[in-house]
Amino acid sequence: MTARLSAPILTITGVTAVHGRGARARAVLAPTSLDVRPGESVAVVGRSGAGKSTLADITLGLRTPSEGRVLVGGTEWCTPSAGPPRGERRLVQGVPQDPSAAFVPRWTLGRSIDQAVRRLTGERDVGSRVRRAAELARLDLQLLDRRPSEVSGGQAQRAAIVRAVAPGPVVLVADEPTSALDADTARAVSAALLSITQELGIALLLVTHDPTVAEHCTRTLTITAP
Ligand SMILES: Nc1ncnc2c1ncn2[C@@H]1O[C@H](COP(=O)(O)OP(=O)(O)OP(=O)(O)O)[C@@H](O)[C@H]1O
Repeated sequence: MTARLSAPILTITGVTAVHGRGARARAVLAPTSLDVRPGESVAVVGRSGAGKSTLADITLGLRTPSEGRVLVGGTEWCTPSAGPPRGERRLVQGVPQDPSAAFVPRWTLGRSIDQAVRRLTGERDVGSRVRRAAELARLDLQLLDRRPSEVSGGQAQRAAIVRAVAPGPVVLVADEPTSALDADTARAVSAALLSITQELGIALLLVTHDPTVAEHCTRTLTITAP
């Protein structure tokens, strides 16, 4: 079955966002709708301040929309009155712009990843999840014994991908994950995200300013400021 024929794994319907209240309220995300099917990657593009990160945060369940709703796997994920269902956060995972945001500076990468994956899955032994995710992200397992300051930017970003993939999400949200990397490393890291998305049959929202990265996604969603 092709991706086009299967049911959407992520559905965003009429989502908007407003910052501030009362007289200071300001629309920061125009009504946005999107269906993403298993294996599909959507490049989210648009001018600075258009609302791309706001959409990423809503999809991650970090903030609720002002209107509309988000479904994950056909089940309500967030609405103006409710965030993600308890115990389901592993279903949508993020890859941040700055990978150091994903790790405790004085811990090894492996310790941060294990702890996050245990918390999200409720499992005690997460070794096989982490090894499989490292294989998918093409991260040498030995690097997991290092601290974030002891690896390159590209290696840290691959470790952040391991952290995001190991819990078993059905949606990945990557907000400018390659903007701090040189061109070759950026290409390799975005290629890893795209191949993982296809191989696992999950959905990817990839916020990017890089037209080359956007070109390699299944499609593009252009966000325009409200
Ligand atoms: N905490 C906040 N309080 C008030 N306004 C905010 C806040 N965070 C973001 N905004 C505003 O919301 C709008 C959308 O911001 P957002 O970060 O989603 O844009 P973006 O498209 O991701 O921009 P960029 O490409 O520069 O990262 C902007 O006008 C921004 O100034």
